[in-house]
Amino acid sequence: MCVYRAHLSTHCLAQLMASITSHSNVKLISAIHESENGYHLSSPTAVAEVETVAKGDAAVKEDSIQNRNHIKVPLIENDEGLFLTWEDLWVRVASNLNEGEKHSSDGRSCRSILRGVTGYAKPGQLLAIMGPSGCGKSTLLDALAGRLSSNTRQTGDIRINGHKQALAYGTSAYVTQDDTLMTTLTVKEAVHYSAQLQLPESMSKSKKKERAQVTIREMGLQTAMNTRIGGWGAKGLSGGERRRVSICIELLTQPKLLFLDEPTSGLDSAASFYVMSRIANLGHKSSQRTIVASIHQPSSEVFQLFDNLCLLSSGETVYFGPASAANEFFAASGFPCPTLLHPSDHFLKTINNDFELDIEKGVAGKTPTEEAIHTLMKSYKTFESYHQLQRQIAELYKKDCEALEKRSHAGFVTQCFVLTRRSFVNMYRDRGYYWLRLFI
Ligand SMILES: Nc1ncnc2c1ncn2[C@@H]1O[C@H](COP(=O)(O)OP(=O)(O)OP(=O)(O)O)[C@@H](O)[C@H]1O
Repeated sequence: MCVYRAHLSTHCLAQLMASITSHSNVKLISAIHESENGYHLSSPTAVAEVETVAKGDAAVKEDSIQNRNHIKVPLIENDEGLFLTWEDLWVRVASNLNEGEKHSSDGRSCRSILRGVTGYAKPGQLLAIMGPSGCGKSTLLDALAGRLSSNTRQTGDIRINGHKQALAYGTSAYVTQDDTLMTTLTVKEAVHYSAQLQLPESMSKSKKKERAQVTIREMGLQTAMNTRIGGWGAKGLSGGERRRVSICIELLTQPKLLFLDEPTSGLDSAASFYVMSRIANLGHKSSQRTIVASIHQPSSEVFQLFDNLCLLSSGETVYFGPASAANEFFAASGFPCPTLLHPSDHFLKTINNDFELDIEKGVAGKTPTEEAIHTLMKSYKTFESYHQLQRQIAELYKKDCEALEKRSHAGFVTQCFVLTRRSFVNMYRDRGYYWLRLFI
């Protein structure tokens, strides 16, 4: 199976679609273009991806990149996926009085973690949320996933497919920063037990097993299937493999929307790239998943996997738009990336005000970070990506889709049975736990 990605004009796109209908073994998996009036115009900027399952289909792509004419194709091509938008999102937390705090309407002091952020995530795309530590990346993910803690207050508009609706069970998954896996189980067992718990009662055992195996393969874990996860005192999987098992378990329900909080934390650059490319693949494949991931410091290879980038500083948006245009934005705002410095490092260095004094000392005579952030935010309002964002949100609000269908999971009796069995396996294998208890 191959995936081709090409920049096409709209006419070429139409030709490509026509060619595809005559090839049963070729499938268009995405065709994306953002233009002024919501339609593809005659510019070579549409991006099409086709997936082929046999050889000799490159001709389809080659044939279709010839002419550049004019045709109308709706901006929102994929009705299957999940479009997530958020507008003027604020998250406040009650706290003791400190610098920058305000009193809320009920008289208690509060601190703003997110300050009016706006953005969107589309099917088949990977949105990366970046920013210095403590800027609100995890809070944004939590707010979007509806998992904010009880001491926070959220205002703003979050919409799914243009509607204000809660994320139904099975439509989204959240991979947390820490892996919470049973160290005594093998990869296969961990995924299989989770499949039995998460998938509906109506699904047959063999189908659940098949789903588990497909998901294991999807995350590239087939060679480690029979390896114990391992942990303290017993070496098992590598850090990257453990991350992939956590993601694999969350993918069992085939969610349309996937949130990942720091999927590469604690991994070296090679492992980070491997994990991120697997994640990016999940979106770009025919499944057309919407993926939102917060990430600390991506390598240049990882950065290239991002479709869109949301850059936060102290809870405010510094930049939201195509990851490929961020460098141009910084240069246009007066902060060009120095040669030999990776753009993502440059972005984070420019907007990190945690070490304001050091930065002022180190880069004497240059703009202080606070001022740089202010300049970037002001400049962003005049940048094309900002207008594109507004247009996208307006377009997505008009989207008329049915409410999300809630999926079911295993019934109470099945859950009890699976959990008891899993516990026995765990206790039996955990020598300290089992034998020590027996002795006591
Ligand atoms: N429930 C909460 N109660 C109090 N403060 C909170 C709460 N949630 C987040 N914060 C504060 O909000 C700020 C942003 O936190 P958040 O975890 O979103 O940052 P982050 O960008 O994900 O950081 P990191 O990259 O280090 O994980 C932090 O200063 C944190 O202490």
